[in-house]
Amino acid sequence: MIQFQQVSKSYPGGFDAIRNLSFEVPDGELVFLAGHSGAGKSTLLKLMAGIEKPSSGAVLLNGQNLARMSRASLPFVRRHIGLIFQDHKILYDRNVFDNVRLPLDIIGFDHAEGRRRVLAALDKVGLAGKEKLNPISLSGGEQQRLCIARAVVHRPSILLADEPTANLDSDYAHDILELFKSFHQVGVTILISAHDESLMADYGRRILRLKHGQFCA
Ligand SMILES: Nc1ncnc2c1ncn2[C@@H]1O[C@H](COP(=O)(O)OP(=O)(O)OP(=O)(O)O)[C@@H](O)[C@H]1O
Repeated sequence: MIQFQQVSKSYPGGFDAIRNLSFEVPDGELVFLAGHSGAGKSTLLKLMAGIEKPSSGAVLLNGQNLARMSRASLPFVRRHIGLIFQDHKILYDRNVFDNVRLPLDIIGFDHAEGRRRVLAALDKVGLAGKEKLNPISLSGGEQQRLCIARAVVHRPSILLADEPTANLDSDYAHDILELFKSFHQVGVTILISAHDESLMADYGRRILRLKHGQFCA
């Protein structure tokens, strides 16, 4: 369960990106986050992942207040979270396989089991057979799939995706959303942000709409 309790976030300079938000996302739910550019979608996802701290209020993961956690325990919490952010952070000096393997290396995963996981993740996102390629040779959509494989390779229970369909044509965007749906079907809690609400309409899921840092109808 993810809980926001009267959360506000001001960035230096006094700009309020998120204003007094309270909501809950139960385990296993798929939720969309809609809103104009600058509405606060990325900020909300960063607060959820513990990357940003609230200026006031509390963000709780399974009852634990992220802001109160020690620096040492935050990485353990993050292991339950898969992140797909707008700045891909793909490493172009490594091949596709090594990019996806990265989170497992950080955790210190067993080599053989790690290899199996990476190949399974690449297969899941439709990149089987491309593991030895340099990511630069992948299309934009394939690079997005690479990021998704990297986000799910450690089998997180929560997946946070910031505009994963940005810059993709609508057919490809639907393919990506279908991929998220398949993770949702195996019990992963998922939040997906997008400014194009028409993409979300077909999925019949809860849509949180942000406008200038607050929820709107
Ligand atoms: N690190 C930061 N420092 C200062 N201001 C920031 C920072 N990050 C975001 N902001 C500001 O907070 C507001 C919300 O930004 P945020 O990135 O959360 O919105 P968004 O809805 O994700 O927008 P977009 O769809 O364009 O990515 C914006 O006005 C932005 O300029």
